Amino acid sequence: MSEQGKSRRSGQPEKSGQPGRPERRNEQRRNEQGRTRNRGTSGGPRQYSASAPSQRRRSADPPRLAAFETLTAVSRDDAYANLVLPGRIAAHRLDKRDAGFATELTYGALRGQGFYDAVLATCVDRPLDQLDRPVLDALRLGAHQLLGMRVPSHAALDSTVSLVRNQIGTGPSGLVNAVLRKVTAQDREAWLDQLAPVDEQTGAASDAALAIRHSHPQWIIRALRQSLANHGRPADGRTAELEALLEADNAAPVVNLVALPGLGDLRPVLEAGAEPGPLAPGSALYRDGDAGRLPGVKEGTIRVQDVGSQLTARALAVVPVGRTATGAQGGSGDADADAPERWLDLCAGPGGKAALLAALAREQGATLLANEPAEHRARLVENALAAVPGGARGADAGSTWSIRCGDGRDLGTEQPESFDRILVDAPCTGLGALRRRPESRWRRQPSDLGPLTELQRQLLDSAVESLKPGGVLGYVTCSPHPAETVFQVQDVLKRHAGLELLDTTGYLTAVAPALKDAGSEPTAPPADSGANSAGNTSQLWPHLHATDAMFMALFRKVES
Ligand SMILES: C[S@@+](CC[C@H](N)C(=O)[O-])C[C@H]1O[C@@H](n2cnc3c(N)ncnc32)[C@H](O)[C@@H]1O
Repeated sequence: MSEQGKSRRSGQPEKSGQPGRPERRNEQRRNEQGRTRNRGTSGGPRQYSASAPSQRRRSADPPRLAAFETLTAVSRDDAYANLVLPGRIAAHRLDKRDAGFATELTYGALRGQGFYDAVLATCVDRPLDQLDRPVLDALRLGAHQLLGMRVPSHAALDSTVSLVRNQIGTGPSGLVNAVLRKVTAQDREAWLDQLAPVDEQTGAASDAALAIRHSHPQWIIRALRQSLANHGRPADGRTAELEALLEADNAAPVVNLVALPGLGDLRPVLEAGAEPGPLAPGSALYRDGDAGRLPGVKEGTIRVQDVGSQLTARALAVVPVGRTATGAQGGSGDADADAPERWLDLCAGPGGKAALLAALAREQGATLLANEPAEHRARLVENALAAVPGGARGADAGSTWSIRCGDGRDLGTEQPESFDRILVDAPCTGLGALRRRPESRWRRQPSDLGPLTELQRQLLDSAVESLKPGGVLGYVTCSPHPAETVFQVQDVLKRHAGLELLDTTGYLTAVAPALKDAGSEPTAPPADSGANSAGNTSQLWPHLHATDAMFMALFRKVES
């Protein structure tokens, strides 16, 4: 945020830059508004008194109101912050700077909830779950401004109390004022030392302390630690690496863009301030605000998509299929050798990978069926694919793309041995995309794993049935959880003897040579580990690759 933005938001006087009278006129006006109490005669920085901050501003400040409305939608309606916030920013007509402030406030308060709740719990005279939800939401916003942003304390207090007074009522504003004053008693580091101490000798922290320090539920910390360990990350650096991963989950991700191959043009996007993406071909990084305004984004030929996702779709498209690849009989190597390849995206909604696959299929003379069971998500897939010519939702199988709205578990029996390439981008816990979905770490529960892994298993079985001999299957999750990744791979190989695990990292590096650079390789269980049959899988990480923690395993069906 600019200095100017800070001073406007904090109520600090803006420097007029004018000598003499105009400065005094401004001061006079501020005095009339009662805003310059306790200002020293020296002309130094203005100090607010500790009393009655709610008197100072009666209306809620629009960026903070947008953040508050988003947090209440998340806690009251189980909404997703990334879907609600843009609408609130538009409704309050926030300019770029205020939109940035609202975004940091919303996402930071949600991500940091574990730490902020631990602080608030020591400052409130009752369990936090006995507070009205909107009051707790406002306290979290106040705590984030005080402990996680460089908003001056008086401005954070004043504006949060005004917001509560304006949106909830005068009574709660008193409570919020009292609690946030207690929060200001210490800075962030002092709170962390009090609530989440580390061993002074070793620097090690318990899981409980890590959970507060890095604001993650403990079960997720344990799962991430196990995943790093399974991937043979150096034992002595494991805690440091775990902390680097937890920190990466808390950093705002840079917007990743992809130009649909053969359709999108990155040049105007680069001219508008984006940088070429270092990992994926045809990709860019955009750090400068609303990517929706960039050329090509509205038309859908330039799309916002995590680089890890881009790479999985591209890797699936380059694996050789058919008899030439395996010597297998049937499939695209036989009678229909000249027929266009048929590709299937079994779990396509909302359509990110499907759009890239459809563009690649169009270039390679193949066709894509995008499947999604939820009608509203099937409509999102249709919107995502609209930029790729030659397809339609109800088009026949010979069109570049078509959409099926149905359960992917039925396709194996409905269309056996029908597809040359299948992507199973399975429903998962999403533990690899915590930086993008700030509320999800608090919503997910360990009990979600059972039903999700069973669904993943059934979808994989269906995909294997639908795959032609010689065909290629890509299994992808945006989770590094062992139960959703390497254990699924081991299980599917046990259930389907005709399936062969391919060198996934080899295909990923074929489309992204920078992954070969030292320190940039995707991770995998080492050959001598208990998970060795998953040794040819690939895991990307936010702290190593600046991508979501995407997992990929590529298989070929060598026989039915
Ligand atoms: C991880 S998301 C896929 C993301 C998508 N591939 C993309 O890149 O935008 C998983 C999708 O699987 C869908 N799904 C859930 N149950 C399914 C089922 N039984 N068959 C097929 N898809 C299913 C969900 O609705 C969700 O849209």
